Amino acid sequence: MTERIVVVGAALLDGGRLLAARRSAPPELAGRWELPGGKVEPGETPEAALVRELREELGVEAEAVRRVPGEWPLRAPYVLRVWTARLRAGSPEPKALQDHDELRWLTAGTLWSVQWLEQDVPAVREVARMCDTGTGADAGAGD
Ligand SMILES: Nc1nc2c([nH]c(=O)n2[C@H]2C[C@H](O)[C@@H](COP(=O)(O)OP(=O)(O)OP(=O)(O)O)O2)c(=O)[nH]1
Repeated sequence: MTERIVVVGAALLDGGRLLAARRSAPPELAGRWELPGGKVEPGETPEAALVRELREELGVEAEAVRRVPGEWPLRAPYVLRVWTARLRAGSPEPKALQDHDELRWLTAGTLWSVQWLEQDVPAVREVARMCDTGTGADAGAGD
């Protein structure tokens, strides 16, 4: 039986822009862009993992907003699941503290200007689709 380990990716949205992060390691992934995040630890919810990973990697206080439908295979046994997320009031701005060497806020017009990891492309496409239909993270105002 193969056990799947979930990697949570954060589609961090702010003012209609999506944060992309360029990996600095390992060598086979370095230079390619991804959604920040990481492995969900045993006993941890994906939403809690997202908050923890964004704190470690970017130094921000964030919250998961909504699951992006779908699940994308990574190198076994990992699978990628994505949540939209937003910065909490008063959070510091994201900084590339760990695992990344550059961050970029992308708009609808620049979404495909970075070289996403191939396995992230369908996930990013789904995020874009959700945002287009107004069901992305920015739709959560007032809760
Ligand atoms: N965070 C993240 N990882 C991704 C994405 N796409 C993708 O293939 N991966 C891969 C890269 C890694 O092999 C794995 C996640 O590892 P990671 O290094 O980000 O996670 P982590 O912080 O928990 O890792 P670790 O150092 O504790 O082992 O999933 C993505 O969009 N976001």
